Amino acid sequence: MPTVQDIRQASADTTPLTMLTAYDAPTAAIVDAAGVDMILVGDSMGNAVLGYDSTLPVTMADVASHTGAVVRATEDALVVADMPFLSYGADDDTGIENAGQLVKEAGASAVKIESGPHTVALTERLVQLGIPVMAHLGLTPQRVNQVGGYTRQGTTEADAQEIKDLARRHEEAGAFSLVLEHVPSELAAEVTADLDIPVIGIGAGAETDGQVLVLTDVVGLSASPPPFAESFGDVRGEMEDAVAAYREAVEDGEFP
Ligand SMILES: Nc1nc(=O)c2c([nH]1)NC[C@@H]1CN(c3ccc(C(=O)N[C@@H](CCC(=O)O)C(=O)O)cc3)CN21
Ligand SMILES: CC(C)C(=O)C(=O)O
Ligand SMILES: [Mg+2]
Repeated sequence: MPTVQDIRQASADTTPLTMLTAYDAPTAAIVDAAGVDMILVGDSMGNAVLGYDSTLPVTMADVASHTGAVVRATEDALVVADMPFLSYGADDDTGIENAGQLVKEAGASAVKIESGPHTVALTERLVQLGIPVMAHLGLTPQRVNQVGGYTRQGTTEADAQEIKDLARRHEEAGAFSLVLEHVPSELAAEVTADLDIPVIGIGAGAETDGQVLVLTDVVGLSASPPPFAESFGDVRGEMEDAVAAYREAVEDGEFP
């Protein structure tokens, strides 16, 4: 049963940390039983299960409801709830209230926040209050309209330096770990070497302290997974076969 302090220590270990998303009880139970260290109730639920084409429409009510389902089905993994677009950042009191809802009411053990210069103080206050924070730099999908797409980040010297500075500032603010998304592996390796807290990569190469991916991408259920994702199964094919077999069995009079 890893705590945030166990995760914090793990950057010294040689075995990489594992994190996967889950959004509901049956899939959380599968991820938990497989021994994955952390479950992220990602705002990627917008794309992955709610039918939106981005994470922007995802609400606090969505994340709270799905976090409750995941927490109820999880025995061992650390459950981290992803704070949705505009639930934090405009003013810190609202961010604290919303993070509090995910921990106090939905039962998450920590929150993840898409980070920037505007989240350093919020991260520090949340940690002081007892809400562990996972920071998130590199590609931050909630800023898709500002960035102009889901392109790789940190590819210029100036952008790479900004990511390194912000990573350090969030470690100093008390974040227990950092997700680094869709950046060059050299930059991810430098940030990983620079920080004491574990860096969890997604599309960031092999030299981080751990890896995270979206569950529907990993099991082969997503319609259009990002280029850096890898599918380790064919759940879509399995479900198509099962549903077709059911329809045929009923139509042919073989079931019930
Ligand atoms: N199913 C799923 N998996 C994810 O990993 C994921 C989500 N959904 N939703 C939220 C974000 C969005 N992510 C994405 C989505 C697309 C690209 C992608 O296609 N990148 C291409 C093209 C970029 C562009 O021009 O817009 C690339 O080559 O970098 C990358 C990350 C990662 N996250
Ligand atoms: C891809 C991970 C890091 C995420 O933020 C999400 O699933 O929402
Ligand atoms: Mg997210």
